Amino acid sequence: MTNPPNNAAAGRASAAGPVITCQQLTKRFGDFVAVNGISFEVAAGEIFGFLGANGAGKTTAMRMLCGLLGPTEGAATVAGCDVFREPERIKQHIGYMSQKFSLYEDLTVRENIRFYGGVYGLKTAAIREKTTALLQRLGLAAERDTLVGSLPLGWKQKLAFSVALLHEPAVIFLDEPTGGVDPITRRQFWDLIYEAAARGVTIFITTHYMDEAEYCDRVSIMVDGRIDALDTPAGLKRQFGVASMDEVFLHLARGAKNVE
Ligand SMILES: Nc1ncnc2c1ncn2[C@@H]1O[C@H](COP(=O)(O)OP(=O)(O)OP(=O)(O)O)[C@@H](O)[C@H]1O
Repeated sequence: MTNPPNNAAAGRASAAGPVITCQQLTKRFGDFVAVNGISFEVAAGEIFGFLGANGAGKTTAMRMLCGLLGPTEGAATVAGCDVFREPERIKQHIGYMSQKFSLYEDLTVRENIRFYGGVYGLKTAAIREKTTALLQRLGLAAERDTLVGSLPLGWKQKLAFSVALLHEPAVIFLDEPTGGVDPITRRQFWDLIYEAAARGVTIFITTHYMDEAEYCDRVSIMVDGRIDALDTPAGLKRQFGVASMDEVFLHLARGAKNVE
């Protein structure tokens, strides 16, 4: 597997324009400010890491960008859709996968793909074609009639990721997608991420694994609702004068107040 050069996303940005834009996006719950005026842009095909300690505000920000939670203030667009005015339209252009991914354990691999193809409104012929291609790409053809519940976790994660891309969304939001698997299995999952990014899919990923942070084109780090740092992994390490993303993260998270 080859890691794309960090300037690859910048090149794609100028060609296609940003796929996610966010200006002073804010979410308050009563008096508590969970997301406090965050601003950034993400390019088409960029792999954007969204890091922060527990309680920093990542999930809240991601829910706003997915059109699931109304922002309090600021502005944001995802795939050209306004998060305030067009939250329903956003859902047609995004994929979403979380640690508690949505595959049905008591359906087979093939049935899950067919089910989600139907949910996304794909035609029967397209579902059939995509199922064959997907099973082949994942090396799961022999397991097509196996219940998802009996697959190893790493396979479930790869399948959930591929299913979330069935409708060819512009952006995929990944909320800690690789929890609970070893670094080698995580690395295999990242092969799929790179393939999707190379096809132009924008990847927005939260993770607590610093090896994954290193794989991103750029990484933002949230502290108490704010984005305190945003750069390439190499740029962040340079900025903080440290050798690893672990140290960058610890440096920033140490000062946090809202750690859960
Ligand atoms: N509906 C809500 N009402 C009140 N407070 C909330 C609500 N949702 C989230 N919060 C608070 O907002 C803050 C940010 O939470 P959020 O879940 O976005 O953090 P996070 O960075 O995603 O953390 P984790 O890594 O644990 O998922 C937390 O203090 C949380 O308790």
